[in-house]
Amino acid sequence: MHDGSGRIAVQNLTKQFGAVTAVQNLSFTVEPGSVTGFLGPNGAGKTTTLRMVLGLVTPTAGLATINGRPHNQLGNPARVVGAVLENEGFHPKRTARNHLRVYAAAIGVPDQRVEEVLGLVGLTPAADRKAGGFSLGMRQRLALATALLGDPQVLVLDEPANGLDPEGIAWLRTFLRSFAQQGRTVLVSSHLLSEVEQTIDQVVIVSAGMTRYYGPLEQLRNSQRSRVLVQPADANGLVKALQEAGLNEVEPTPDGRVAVAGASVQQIGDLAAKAGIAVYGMQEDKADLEKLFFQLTSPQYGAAAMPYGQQPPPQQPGWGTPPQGYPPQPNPYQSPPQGYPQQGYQQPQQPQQPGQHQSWGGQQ
Ligand SMILES: Nc1ncnc2c1ncn2[C@@H]1O[C@H](COP(=O)(O)OP(=O)(O)OP(=O)(O)O)[C@@H](O)[C@H]1O
Repeated sequence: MHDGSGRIAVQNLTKQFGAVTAVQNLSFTVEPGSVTGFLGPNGAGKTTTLRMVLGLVTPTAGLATINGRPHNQLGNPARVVGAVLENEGFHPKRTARNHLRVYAAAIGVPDQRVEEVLGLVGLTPAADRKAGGFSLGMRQRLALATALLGDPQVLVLDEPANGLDPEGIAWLRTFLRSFAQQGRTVLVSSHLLSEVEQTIDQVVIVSAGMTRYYGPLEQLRNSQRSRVLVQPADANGLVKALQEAGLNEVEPTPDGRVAVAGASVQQIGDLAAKAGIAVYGMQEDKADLEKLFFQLTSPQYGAAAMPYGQQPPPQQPGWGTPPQGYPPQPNPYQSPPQGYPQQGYQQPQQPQQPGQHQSWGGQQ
C-alpha cells in the first residue's frame, strides 16, 4: 500500500537512451500543498523525468516514487495521480463528454464525475463537440479533465500552458493554486519561467539532465541583488565618498554614472549630500529572475560569471550537483551582458531526431 502522503520523490534518477544521457542523477522532492515548477530548456530531460515518475519510462538507475511507491505499485494509480503529457491523443470523432465517459469507465468512476470535471475545466458548453475540432487550448483542458477523473491527490503536468491564451493561462494558474491549497500536490513542467512564475512556490531547475537549483522560488528571487545607478556631478568624488562610508560595491559605469550595490537610494542620497556632490538622478536596477534562469541553464554557466548585481543562491539545501567551477565569484564590476541571453537554450547532447516524440501519448 502507498503511504497516502501525496509526496513525489525522485532519487538519483538517471536515464540513458543509447549514447544520450537524458537525465543524470536527478534528485528532488515535491511536497503536497504546493505547486512545484519543473523548469529547464528544451531537451533538458523534463519529459523523460516525468515519464519515469509516471512509470512510462524505466529508469537506467535511481527511483521515482509517488506516495512512497513506484507508479506500478500504486494499486489504482488514476485515484492517486493524474497526468497531462505532451501530445495527448483524443479520438477526433468522439465528443469531449464521450471521451471522458470512456476513461471514467476504464478507471471505475461514475458518469456523474464526467459532468463534474467538465465543469471544473470550463468545458461544459463544448461537451458535445467532437474533440477533433478542438483548439489546442481546449485539448489541454480536455486532457486536464481526463487527469482529474479519478479525483487524484497528485497532478503531474507537462507544459500545460502550451497552446493556452493569456486568459487560459490565468485560469490554469488559479486552478492549480486552488488544487494545491486543498493539500494536494502539483508538479508542472515548463521551459519558460515567466509562464509559471506566478503559479509555483517551489522550483526544480534542470539543464542537460542535471539539477541546477532546487528550492523555494522566493529563495531564488531573494538571492539576487539589485543595484542603484546614480548620476552625480562628480563620479570620482562620489565613489570616494561612498567607499569612505564603507560601501565597497561601487563602480563608475562607462556612461558616467556610478553603480552601487548594497545600499538604498536614500543612503546614497544622504552620503552624496554630506559630501557636497550634486545628484541629478538615481535609478534602481532590479536583477531579473529570468536572466538568472537563463544563466543557470546555459551550458557555459560553469565558466561564466553571474550578471552584475546577482549573487548565486545559497548552495544548500537548494543546489543539486553543480556544474564544475560553480559557484562563480560574483563580479560587482562586470557590466550586464549585452544582448543577454545569448545562449538561452542548450544544445542537446545529441541532435534530436525528427518525430522522436511521436510515440509519446497520454498516461491513461
Ligand atoms: N525515446 C528517446 N530516445 C532517444 N533519446 C531521447 C528519447 N527521449 C528523449 N530523448 C533525448 O533525451 C533528452 C531529454 O529529452 P526530454 O524530452 O526529456 O527533454 P525536455 O526537457 O522535456 O525537452 P522539451 O522541453 O523539448 O520537451 C533529449 O536530448 C532528447 O533528445
